[in-house]
Amino acid sequence: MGKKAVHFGAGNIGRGFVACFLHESGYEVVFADVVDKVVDALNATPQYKVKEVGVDSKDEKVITNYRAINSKHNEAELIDEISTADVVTCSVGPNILKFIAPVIAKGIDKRSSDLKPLAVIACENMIGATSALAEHIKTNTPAERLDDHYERAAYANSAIDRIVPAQDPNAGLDVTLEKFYEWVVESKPFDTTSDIKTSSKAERPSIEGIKWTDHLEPFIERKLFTVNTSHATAAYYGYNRHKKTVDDAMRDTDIRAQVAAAITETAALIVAKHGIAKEEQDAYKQKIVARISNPYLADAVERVGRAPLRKLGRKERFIGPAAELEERGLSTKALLNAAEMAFRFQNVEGDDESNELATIMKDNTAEDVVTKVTGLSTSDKLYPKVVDIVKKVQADSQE
Ligand SMILES: NC(=O)c1ccc[n+]([C@@H]2O[C@H](COP(=O)([O-])OP(=O)(O)OC[C@H]3O[C@@H](n4cnc5c(N)ncnc54)[C@H](O)[C@@H]3O)[C@@H](O)[C@H]2O)c1
Ligand SMILES: O=P(O)(O)OC[C@@H](O)[C@@H](O)[C@H](O)[C@H](O)CO
Repeated sequence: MGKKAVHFGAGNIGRGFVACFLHESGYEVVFADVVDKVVDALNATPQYKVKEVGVDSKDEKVITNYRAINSKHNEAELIDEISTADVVTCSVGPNILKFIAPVIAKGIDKRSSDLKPLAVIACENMIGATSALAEHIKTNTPAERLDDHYERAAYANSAIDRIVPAQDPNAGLDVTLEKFYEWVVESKPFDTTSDIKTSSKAERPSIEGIKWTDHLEPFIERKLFTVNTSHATAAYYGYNRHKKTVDDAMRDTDIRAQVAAAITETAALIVAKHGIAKEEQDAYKQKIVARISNPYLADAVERVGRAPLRKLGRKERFIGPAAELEERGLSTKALLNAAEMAFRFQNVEGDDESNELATIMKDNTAEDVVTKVTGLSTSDKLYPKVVDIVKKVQADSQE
């Protein structure tokens, strides 16, 4: 039998990156999504294109050998697919992991003991996304089936990096994205000699393009605190200064300088914490600045700034590095300025969290806003500085 992967979330990164790599590695891909329009289009269209637009070159790939299931309406069918799949991946957004967990739990529980454990890899911008998904899956698994659950599933965290902008509504299933990519996955969950409880049948899924590591933290923190910090800084400044796209924002010399300052601060943490050489981090920073300035992507500031409550979270791209830098006595000024821009991303059309942020800002004291939104507590050195920012934004909204 051929190899099969079930991928949750047939959106930008799902169709454009994860499914593309699975397809090129010989997997049949079964998409699971909740939007009928996408599910129906995938089932009615035997192929779609992935169009790479680099700063200096273009390329095109054709994706075939897939099907799609609406996970809201066809749970039984999806459970069967998961019970016989080799891999489950997802790119649904961090807040959706809890909703996809029950069906995955049932699919895993139904697997035959002859099969290798299902490889589960969440592809989200979140530290420990697969571990979070695994917790939700285990909560949805009968208690008496937990002891040997590791015989049926192996969970590997990952860091996934490729800019896939919002797509032209007339593009159908085709996806335009940048040429650069990086997909780093933990190897220990598939290594029978590692310190993780692993089935003797466990094997790394053979997916071309994955970089395997036994120590993911430096990769995910470097990615989130450089790519996503710079991207979000450009987007939030851009939004507040009426720029349409991130590349447009990056052509503004002041915004460009703010982005450079923010990732100079995070670089200090990455170098100190992960022992990455300063020269290597400098080269990485330069590459990221070029990537987010790519004019062919036309990445809307609203997409990159989406979900400000998530992005202002404790482990996220601004507060995460700033809290650690502050504890180390290092500069956090540019990160806090960028966070201020994020607090100003309110009532943006189509973005529920931006409406919720506006309400929270209106109905609470600055201290309560900081606790609710960022998860910082009064014992964090960064806390009073974020309170000052929130007070400033609140005062401006009352004028
Ligand atoms: N776009 C990028 O550049 C990029 C790059 C790296 C990582 N990511 C991460 O990938 C994830 C998805 O981002 P995206 O840009 O592809 O978003 P997207 O909105 O294009 O895709 C998300 C998809 O998930 C589907 N979905 C929502 N709820 C679902 C559910 N309960 N079950 C199944 N499907 C469901 C949506 O219908 C949509 O098709 C996010 O965590 C994001 O941070 C995105
Ligand atoms: O996906 P988010 O909302 O966490 O962040 C928006 C963008 O910064 C993000 O999607 C990037 O394009 C991506 O992380 C690049 O690898």
